[in-house]
Amino acid sequence: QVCPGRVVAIMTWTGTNPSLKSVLLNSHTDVVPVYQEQWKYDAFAAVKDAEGNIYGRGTQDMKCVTIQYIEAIRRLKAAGKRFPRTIHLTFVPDEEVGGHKGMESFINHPEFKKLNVGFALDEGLANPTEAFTVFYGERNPWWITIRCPGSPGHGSRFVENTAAEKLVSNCLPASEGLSCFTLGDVTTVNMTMVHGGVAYNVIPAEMDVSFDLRIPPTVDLQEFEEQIKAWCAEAGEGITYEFAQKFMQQNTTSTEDNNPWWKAFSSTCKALNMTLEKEIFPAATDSRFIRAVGLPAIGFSPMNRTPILLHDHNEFLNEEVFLRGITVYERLLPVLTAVPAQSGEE
Ligand SMILES: CSCC[C@H](NC=O)C(=O)O
Ligand SMILES: [Zn+2]
Ligand SMILES: [Zn+2]
Repeated sequence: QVCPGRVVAIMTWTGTNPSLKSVLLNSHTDVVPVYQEQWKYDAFAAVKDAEGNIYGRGTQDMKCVTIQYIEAIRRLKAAGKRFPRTIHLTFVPDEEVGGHKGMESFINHPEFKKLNVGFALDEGLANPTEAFTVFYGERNPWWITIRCPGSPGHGSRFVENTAAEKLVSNCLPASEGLSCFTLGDVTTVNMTMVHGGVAYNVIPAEMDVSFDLRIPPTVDLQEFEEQIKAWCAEAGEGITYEFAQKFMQQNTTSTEDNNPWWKAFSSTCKALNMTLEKEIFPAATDSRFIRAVGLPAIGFSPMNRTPILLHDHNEFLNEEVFLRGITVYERLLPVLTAVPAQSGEE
């Protein structure tokens, strides 16, 4: 229990050389809610249609991967295999709501240190093409509320310096699609909440606007916050802001061929004729907490030829893609657990 009522389950397959650093297969157990009326089938019944598409909340995010890890290990164990490095499976809560009572708490817990992790796999995203996407870093989530105070007054009057005019000038939209970038390469800003006002004819003394910002690891975060400050100052007097999420770590995982973990991962995929596309994860997963403590982590969900439907209505995964994913882990695990001892290991 890493927080009251928040449990992390751990399963371990001990290696033949347990003093070596382990391979961590992490998955989160929670899912996001559904709008059932928008679904073709019961979102929690795992209905398979005639094309073999299995519908259900979590089929892509990321129960598919959880089951693939377990099934791959079951097959390897049934075949009598043993590998040098230990494998730990962790099942963590609360990823969908930010991971603070899940992986973020677990990563600082003595039980995590005891796992002696050397390399981690966690979720990625589907790829609609033949290729598979792998994620070596993530954008930083910043959730910010900007408070705009203003002069109150009667709704029938010309009032200067109102909260609403500041709110509007803070929100002037500027967006441009640049096709040479992936989503993980650019900063996005979405206005997600607006609060304020008490009556039609009362000019409010304050209005608030909230934004979901996602910032790639290449952006200087200090500079970016200065920019936010400057925008607030420009928009009018007395504007303040407050963060509800402000992740500041920008570690990425090496995808150079001289990195033994990446080499093991990528060479196995190559042997399986899989094309990999390396990207920065556009949203936030538990991998960011793993990378923040300096450990390498790759975000990977073996779902090619699949539209990205996580958090969407009618989330599905085709059974062929799902089953092939098991064999991908069956091939990956023997190689990752046989990465030779690095300096600093026994
Ligand atoms: C800021 S923590 C939020 C984490 C959440 N993760 C999955 O969707 C996300 O919105 O990316
Ligand atoms: Zn997820
Ligand atoms: Zn999710």
